[in-house]
Amino acid sequence: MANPSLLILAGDGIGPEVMDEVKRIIGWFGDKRGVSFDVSEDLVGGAAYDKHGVPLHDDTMAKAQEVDAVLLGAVGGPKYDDLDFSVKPERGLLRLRKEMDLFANLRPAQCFDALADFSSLKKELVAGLDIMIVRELTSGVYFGEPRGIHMEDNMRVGINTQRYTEAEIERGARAAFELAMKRDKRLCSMEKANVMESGILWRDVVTEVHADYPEVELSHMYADNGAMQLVRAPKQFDVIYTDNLFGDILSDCAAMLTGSLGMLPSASLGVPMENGRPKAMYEPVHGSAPDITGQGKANPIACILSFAMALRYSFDMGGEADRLEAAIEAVLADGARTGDLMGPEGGTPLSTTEMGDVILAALDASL
Ligand SMILES: NC(=O)C1=CN([C@@H]2O[C@H](COP(=O)(O)OP(=O)(O)OC[C@H]3O[C@@H](n4cnc5c(N)ncnc54)[C@H](O)[C@@H]3O)[C@@H](O)[C@H]2O)C=CC1
Ligand SMILES: CC(C)CC(=O)C(=O)O
Ligand SMILES: [Mg+2]
Repeated sequence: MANPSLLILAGDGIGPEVMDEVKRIIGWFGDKRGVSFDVSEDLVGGAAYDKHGVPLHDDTMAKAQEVDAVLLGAVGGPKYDDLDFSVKPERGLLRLRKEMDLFANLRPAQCFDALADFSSLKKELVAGLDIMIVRELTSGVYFGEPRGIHMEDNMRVGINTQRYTEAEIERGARAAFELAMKRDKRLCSMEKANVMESGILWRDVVTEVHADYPEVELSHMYADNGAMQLVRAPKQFDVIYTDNLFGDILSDCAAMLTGSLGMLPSASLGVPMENGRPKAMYEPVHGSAPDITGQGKANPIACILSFAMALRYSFDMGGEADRLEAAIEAVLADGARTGDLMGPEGGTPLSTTEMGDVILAALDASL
C-alpha cells in the first residue's frame, strides 16, 4: 500500500525554521518506527508571492486537495505589509482553509506540568489544564461579503461582514460535541448573542444540535466574558465552540495559559475524503514571528505537536502521537527551554535546532 502523503508548506519567517525540526521528526518515525510518508514541499504566503506574484499558486492549491494532510508553518511578515490586500500572504492561508473546506479548527491548550510555573497565571490555576477550543474556520467575518474599503461622503469606510448559515454553525457544533463525547462531556459555546444576530442564530443552532448529544453538558457564554473566564479560572472549561474571529482571539489568549504561543498546535479538519480520512491541515497557532526570525530562537514545539495531531487525526496513529507528546513532556520536565519559555531568572536557552535535538534523543529513549 502507498505511504500516506504529506504536503509541507513551511511559509515565511520562523515557519521554515520550525518546520525543519518537524522534518527531522518525520524522518525519525520513518527510520525508527517504519512509519513513512511521501513528503512533498511547496510555497505559501510571502514565499509564494516572491516567486509567483500570488500567495498561493493554483498548482499548490491543487496539490493540497490531493494529499492526505498538509503541514503548514506560518505566513506573513513586515516585508509584505503594504501589499494589496488580495495578495497578502495571509490570503494564501485563508484560501487553503476555504477551498479545502476545513471548517473545524481544533486548538488544544494543555499545560505541561513542567511549565505550570511559567504561565502568566498562578500555577494552581493552570496546572493540569486541558482545554480544546473548536473554532469555526471557513466562514464568519474573515470571509463574509460585502467587504472592503470605499469612500462615502469624502471619508474612507472599512467593511467586513459577519455571516453564518445554520449549516455552517451546525457542522462545527457536531465536531465540537463529538470531541466533548470523547473528553469530559462538557461544551461551552461562545458568541455575542446579546448584540449580534449571528450570535442569536449560533446559540439557537448549538442548542438544537445538543438534542443529539444529551450526555454532554452544554453551557453558553458571551465571548467577552469567555475571555475573562479563561484567565480567571481556565480549568472550568473542557471543550469551547466558537466562531472564526472569537476563536482566533480566544485561542491566542489560551496559548499564554500554557506558557507560550510557541507551544500551541492546531488541526483544521474538513469532511472525509474517499479514503475515509478527513481533509486536513496542521499548523501551529503562532504566526511568522518577524521579531525573532533568523535568530534560531523559535520554539519548534507548536509545529511538532501539530505533526502529532496529524498522526492522531489523519493517520489513526494515536500511539505514535502519544510517543511524540511524551517525548516533548520529558524534555520539558528535564528543563529544556527555548527563550520564550525562560523566566526573568534567565539561563541559556536552547536554539530551535537544539530543542529538536533533545526531542529526537527523547524519542530514541522511548524505544
Ligand atoms: N497562521 C499564521 O500563519 C499566522 C500568521 N500571522 C502573521 O504573522 C506575522 C506576525 O504576527 P504577530 O502578530 O507578531 O504574531 P506571532 O504569532 O508571529 O508573534 C507574536 C509573538 O509571539 C512570539 N512567538 C510566536 N511564535 C513563537 C515561537 N514559535 N517561538 C517563540 N516565540 C514565538 C513572537 O516572537 C512574537 O513576540 C503577521 O504577518 C501575521 O499576519 C499571525 C498569526 C497566525
Ligand atoms: C490568517 C491568519 C493570519 C489568522 C490567524 O491569526 C489565525 O488563524 O490564527
Ligand atoms: Mg491567530
